[in-house]
Amino acid sequence: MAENKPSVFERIGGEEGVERLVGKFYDRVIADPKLGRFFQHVPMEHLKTMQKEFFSEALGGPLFYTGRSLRQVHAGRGIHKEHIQCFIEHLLATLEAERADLDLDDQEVNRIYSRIAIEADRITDDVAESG
Ligand code: HEM
Repeated sequence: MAENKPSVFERIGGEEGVERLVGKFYDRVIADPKLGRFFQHVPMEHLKTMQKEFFSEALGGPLFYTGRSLRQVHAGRGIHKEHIQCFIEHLLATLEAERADLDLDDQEVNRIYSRIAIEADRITDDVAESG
């Protein structure tokens, strides 16, 4: 019998586990003086639900992202590369802090990180002309 390792989504604790991870991530983002202001008038429950779907998809499902186009959502907010970099550093810090508890290996951390980081060009106003 082949060993059946539970999926990353399952090991993280399913939907609730992803929710916890996203919550911890946004606690860091909002506490950062460079980023907090972007989220001041945002309905955070909705954002966290959307991010839960987005992260779940990054983990290979079974939840999938049903939100708006990332380019549309972020356009015109004055988000620049420095903000993206900072946001992604918080993502890495969250994954590093939680990885032991969540039993994530290097490859799994990289997979989540890459899936989020690959969207960077769609989010910054700096490269709006590049498609
Ligand atoms: C590569 C990194 C990022 C990814 C993958 C990402 C992803 C998302 C997703 C999935 C949503 C929810 C969309 C929806 O409601 O349909 C969202 C909303 C939002 N994001 Fe990002 N984001 C990123 C970086 C950033 C950065 C750097 C900022 C600001 C500094 C930012 C600010 C916001 C704000 C303010 C909203 C809420 C929009 C609203 O509901 O009014 N995001 N993002």
